[in-house]
Amino acid sequence: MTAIETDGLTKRFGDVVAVDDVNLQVEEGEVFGFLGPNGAGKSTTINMLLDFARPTEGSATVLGYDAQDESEQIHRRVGVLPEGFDLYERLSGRKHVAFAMKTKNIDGDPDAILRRVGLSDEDARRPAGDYSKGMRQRLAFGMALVGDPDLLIMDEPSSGLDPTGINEMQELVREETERGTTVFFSSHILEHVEEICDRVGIMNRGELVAIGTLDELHDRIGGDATLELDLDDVPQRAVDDLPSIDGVTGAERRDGTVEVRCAAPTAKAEAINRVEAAGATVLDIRVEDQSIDELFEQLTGAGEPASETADGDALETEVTA
Ligand SMILES: Nc1ncnc2c1ncn2[C@@H]1O[C@H](COP(=O)(O)OP(=O)(O)OP(=O)(O)O)[C@@H](O)[C@H]1O
Repeated sequence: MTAIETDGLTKRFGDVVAVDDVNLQVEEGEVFGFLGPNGAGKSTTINMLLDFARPTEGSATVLGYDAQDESEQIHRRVGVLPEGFDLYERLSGRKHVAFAMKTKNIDGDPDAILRRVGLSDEDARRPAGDYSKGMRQRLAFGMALVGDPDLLIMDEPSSGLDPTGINEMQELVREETERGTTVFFSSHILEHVEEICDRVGIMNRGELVAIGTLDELHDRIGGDATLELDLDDVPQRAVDDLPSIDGVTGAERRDGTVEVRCAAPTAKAEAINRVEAAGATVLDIRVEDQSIDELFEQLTGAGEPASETADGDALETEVTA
């Protein structure tokens, strides 16, 4: 069974198309990273999955239940860690979890859940107002785990956490997935999800512009690599000649080094041959693959003004075809 499935899911707020015809499938047991820059439509999608917002068009199922007609069943089996969750400063961690249990009509030991997320019995007795940012996140995570959900939906769980907090959050997610829980979590920072995700979906301006494993996305986008050759001498004619090789998209000379941009892996060997044929001796070779951050920037046009859509549109067609 698919844990989450959307079919043409669309949400408009007046003229703003927050979510635009999104078709998404998340399999059971999967850790799925839902990525995109601010305003991409991630929270709105999540809100529609949980029936906190109604789609303008399209539909969604969660754990096989219709998101609109069977939201009660969904809420019983899904744990949610909302973006910017609120805690009651004066209530203890234990009371928070007890409250979540009561809401879900579940008996159990709040302390056991808090221990599961790394909060001691002593922490459990302290008011949440005294908690550090990481502890607050753990508490919210614990509340989401009440009732042993089959699916955890987390909206920007790593926002505001320091690197240690992010690692801890990733560890908690890993532990839950080992129990078989499906995890769907959003982030605008690729680095926060790439370590633990089986697959990612990338949203941009309301559209799902890419979906797959990070390796698949790399492959589909072509993943340029830069070949850096340290040479004893850099013959200009060799540099000028390199772009004529199939799969080489550019070459540049920097002191004793030539940088060759290769779109095809096979182009690298030919580039080395050509340089040597021009009389240079290759002293050292380095290859830098396109970083995953560059890939993300390419897919989302991160940092570009909202009006510049042309490049993004071209790429969307390419990667979602
Ligand atoms: N209730 C609303 N009324 C009007 N516009 C809205 C509403 N909710 C969201 N939007 C708009 O819809 C678009 C998508 O917003 P959304 O919050 O889903 O993005 P996001 O990817 O979750 O962003 P962030 O990472 O900043 O939380 C944005 O342009 C936002 O301004």
